[in-house]
Amino acid sequence: MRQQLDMSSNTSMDIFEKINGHEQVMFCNDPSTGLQAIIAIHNTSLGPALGGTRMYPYASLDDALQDVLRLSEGMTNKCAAADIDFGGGKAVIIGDPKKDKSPAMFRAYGQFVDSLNGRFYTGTDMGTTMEDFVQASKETNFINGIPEEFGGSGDSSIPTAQGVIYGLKATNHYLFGNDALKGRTYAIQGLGKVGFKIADSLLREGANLIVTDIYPEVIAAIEETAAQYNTAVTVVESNEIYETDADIFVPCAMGGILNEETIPKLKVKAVVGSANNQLQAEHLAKNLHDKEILYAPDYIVNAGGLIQVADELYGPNKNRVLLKTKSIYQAILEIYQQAELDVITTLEAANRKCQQRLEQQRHRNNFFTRHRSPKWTIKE
Ligand SMILES: NC(=O)C1=CN([C@@H]2O[C@H](COP(=O)(O)OP(=O)(O)OC[C@H]3O[C@@H](n4cnc5c(N)ncnc54)[C@H](O)[C@@H]3O)[C@@H](O)[C@H]2O)C=CC1
Ligand SMILES: O=C(O)CCC(=O)C(=O)O
Repeated sequence: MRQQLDMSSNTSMDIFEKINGHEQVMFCNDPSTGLQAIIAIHNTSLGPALGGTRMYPYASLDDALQDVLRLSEGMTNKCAAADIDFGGGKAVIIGDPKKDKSPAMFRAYGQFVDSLNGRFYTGTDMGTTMEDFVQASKETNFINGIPEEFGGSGDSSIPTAQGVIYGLKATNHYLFGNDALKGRTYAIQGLGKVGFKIADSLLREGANLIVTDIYPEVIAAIEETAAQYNTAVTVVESNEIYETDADIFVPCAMGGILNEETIPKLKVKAVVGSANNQLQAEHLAKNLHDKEILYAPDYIVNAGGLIQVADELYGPNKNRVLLKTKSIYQAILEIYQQAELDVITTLEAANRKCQQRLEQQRHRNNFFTRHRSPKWTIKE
């Protein structure tokens, strides 16, 4: 008879409580390169797990674990809502992307990804770049979003930013009766791979921008870009971005930025951004709703990158990616309309949409075992 696991120690109890709802969590440790990473596979009902890898200087292991668990769960919803046959997964590398990275670290990481044998596909996220994954792809095929010259589909932050622009147009349509980006004011938090591209598109369209980032060099770069369009941006400190007099808040950095402290400060009419897990907790969608702030569910509006990397695994096709990314406009509008009709939050409307798809296929995906037979034939 199987021995019962001793759960008397708090640590083991905690860990299984924490990862409850996830299929698998893998801790990766490579002291020779300093790699400490966590890969979380939330749900593979729809297909192998797919999701980027974030590098961030987490204050504690708990913070890193919490982030990766929420991010991977978000990917399950994102795939389900976008009708993509992949599951939810994500990874985090603990460290400062400006100081702690090395090619060797990403090669070591690639080996860990490879050991999952296709259960998890990954590429860039916050703090990681295509170059990092060129290194990782020397060790594994389960990498996406590397440059086209190496056979990848290229920078996934391009379709992510395009998708957010479609989301912004849909939001303007719903709120103001037309799509025009011009003349409205957008407060952008984070000018990285996605945020900078959104800012550039908005400036090109004649929008007004209030921006913040923690790195002075990206602030200088956006000021230079604005000057090229004969305009200027307003720069504010990190914590001032919540109280600006903008029409729409566009979070493009960390998650959890919509919380009990920040929501009361918001003066905007809508929140539409690329950041994953913008709400610190799901119930906060109601706080936004009560303040009549329209919230574009993050996993709907930021699905452009996922659309591109998932497409790559079927053989990349830029037109197909563009068409599907465009459909974010309609998806967002329908969610706003459904929420209004049913008097629920926009997050509830989005969650219902993915639950319906997941419930149709509530079993573990057999993608990995389909073509294999056991090595040993054991007679009963
Ligand atoms: N790269 C992609 O295609 C996708 C990204 N996302 C999400 O979008 C967000 C941004 O991703 P990337 O642009 O790839 O990351 P990135 O690392 O390229 O850029 C993030 C930027 O945010 C800034 N930042 C960090 N903390 C900040 C703070 N407190 N205040 C102001 N700025 C701050 C950083 O300095 C950096 O410039 C993340 O939440 C990511 O998970 C979602 C879908 C796809
Ligand atoms: O954008 C990517 O490269 C993959 C998808 C992803 O990780 C995300 O949507 O957060």
